[in-house]
Amino acid sequence: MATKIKLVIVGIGGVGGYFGGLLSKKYSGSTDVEIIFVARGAHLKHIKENGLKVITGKHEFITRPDLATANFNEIGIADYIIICTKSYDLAETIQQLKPCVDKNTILLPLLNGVDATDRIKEILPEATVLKGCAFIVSRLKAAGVIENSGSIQKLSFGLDTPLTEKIILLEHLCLNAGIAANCTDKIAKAIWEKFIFISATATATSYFNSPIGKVLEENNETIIKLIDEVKNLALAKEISISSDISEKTLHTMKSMKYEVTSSMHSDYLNRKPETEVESLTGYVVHEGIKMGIEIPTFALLYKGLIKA
Ligand SMILES: NC(=O)C1=CN([C@@H]2O[C@H](COP(=O)(O)OP(=O)(O)OC[C@H]3O[C@@H](n4cnc5c(N)ncnc54)[C@H](OP(=O)(O)O)[C@@H]3O)[C@@H](O)[C@H]2O)C=CC1
Ligand SMILES: CC(C)(CO)C(=O)C(=O)O
Repeated sequence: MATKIKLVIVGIGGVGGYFGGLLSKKYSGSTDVEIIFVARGAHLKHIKENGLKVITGKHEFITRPDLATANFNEIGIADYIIICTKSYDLAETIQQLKPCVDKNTILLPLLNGVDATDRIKEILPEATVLKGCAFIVSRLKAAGVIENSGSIQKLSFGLDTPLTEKIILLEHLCLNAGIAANCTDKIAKAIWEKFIFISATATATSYFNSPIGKVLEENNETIIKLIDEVKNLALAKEISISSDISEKTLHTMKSMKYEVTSSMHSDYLNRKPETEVESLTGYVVHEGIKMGIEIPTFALLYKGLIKA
């Protein structure tokens, strides 16, 4: 590893802005870790001119990374790249990242869904690509401003094989920056348990065009069916999930503030040209059909969502 660790965060939105913001606050300007943000448009201009503001409840801070850029050729070979784009931007972003990756680079996708790692490996077969997921409710509020509104801000990442020292070092870097990070050699469980929660939540909030509290009030049965269907898919794939995952997932949903919604629903509300419906809803439908799992509720809501 080069003497100065190069840590790149790509996609400085709700997730990348919060975790990247903490990493930048801790390490930018230091002698041991260089922090690089990859952003674009008015958001990048604002970060370059004024820094990135991160708001959590009554607290806020402004941080300036060592480099903020839209130009991947300016970065050089990175030690770590944390990818925080939406799934529909992933393929193009990974192509752009090629000049920053060699066989020693570790990539950590924090996208919701269970297929990002395989999609990255198809484009970069030589790189070490971890699996990861974020537990946070955070949004890009305005150019240069990230606001996280939930009570949980944590990360899980790792592999399903033994971890190297360099992977464990990433956990230390996060922990030292005040990020509640957990690195494990049994990551499939965490990824799939998050997926059971988010695929049901994103699908239902988007389909019913309602925040989580209202969906639970008015469409509780649909939520229970969605959770069961994606849970059965996980079991068919022989993922070792908790035996009480349905109850745990419902409990997590009920513990969220009434007005919270999924970032996929936010994309529908903001009339974004694309959403994560393929990775969060379509994935369950297509894999369910492939594996002979009954997924009638996902299939019905997916049909409605792709027409929307
Ligand atoms: N927000 C949340 O609370 C949570 C989100 N997630 C998941 O995390 C992932 C990220 O979500 P979120 O942070 O909400 O997304 P955002 O849309 O807030 O942020 C993504 C950012 O990435 C930028 N981006 C995309 N491609 C590139 C590129 N090639 N170069 C530079 N910038 C790029 C986008 O820019 P532009 O706007 O210009 O397109 C945008 O600013 C998603 O998979 C989501 O489902 C997981 C847990 C919680
Ligand atoms: C937890 C939740 C619903 C918070 O925003 C999320 O993961 C998402 O929006 O994708």
